[in-house]
Amino acid sequence: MNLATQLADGLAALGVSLPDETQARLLQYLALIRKWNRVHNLTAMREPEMILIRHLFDSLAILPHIAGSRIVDVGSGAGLPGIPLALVRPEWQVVLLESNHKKAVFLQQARIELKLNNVEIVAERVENFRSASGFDTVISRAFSDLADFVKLAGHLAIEGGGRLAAMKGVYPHEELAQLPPPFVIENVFPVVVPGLEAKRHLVMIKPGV
Ligand SMILES: C[S@@+](CC[C@H](N)C(=O)[O-])C[C@H]1O[C@@H](n2cnc3c(N)ncnc32)[C@H](O)[C@@H]1O
Repeated sequence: MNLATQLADGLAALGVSLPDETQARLLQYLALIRKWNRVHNLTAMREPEMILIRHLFDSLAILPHIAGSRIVDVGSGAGLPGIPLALVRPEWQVVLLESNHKKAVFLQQARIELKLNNVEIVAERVENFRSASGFDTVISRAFSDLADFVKLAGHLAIEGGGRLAAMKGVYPHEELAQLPPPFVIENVFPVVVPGLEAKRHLVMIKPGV
């Protein structure tokens, strides 16, 4: 099965309906990751099918739980989950926050090549970043444990009256128990990623202030 068919099947399994043009841009993003990976070491994944499932589908599987329209992806790396989300939700404004210079350069290039007019790249550490309006959703994947996530990025949700959303693997019992006040767990959603057996969860955190 070719990659375009695998993408279409995965999107159907996720219940996400996208124009052909957007599907083509998702594949273009995948190709960009593979091209830049040779020099920038963006991901350990090399096989296109693995990037499709473990990065693109993994990012899009959380869509039903994410409230727009102002999103910040903390420690975005190669743009995950921020770029897939921005591609399929062009009406959202997505900030990709990444402190590593090389990765931020990749993100700028991806923004230009994919014509992501709804994306802004901020090459800064999250703890130093302030935004005038704050965010509806402050999201992270493979960034830190929950306690550090709220310590470093919690202000961005407080400022915007929003939520933090942490993408996790197995149900994170210990991390949940260590969440410091004033933050409270609002929900832990199990997430099913097409083609992936491994467990995934999305932890929604509310600033209790
Ligand atoms: C393990 S990577 C995960 C990247 C991406 N979210 C993913 O799921 O593939 C964590 C990223 O967070 C970035 N990072 C670490 N500390 C940061 C900070 N304080 N502020 C912003 N980015 C940070 C790193 O440079 C790295 O790219």
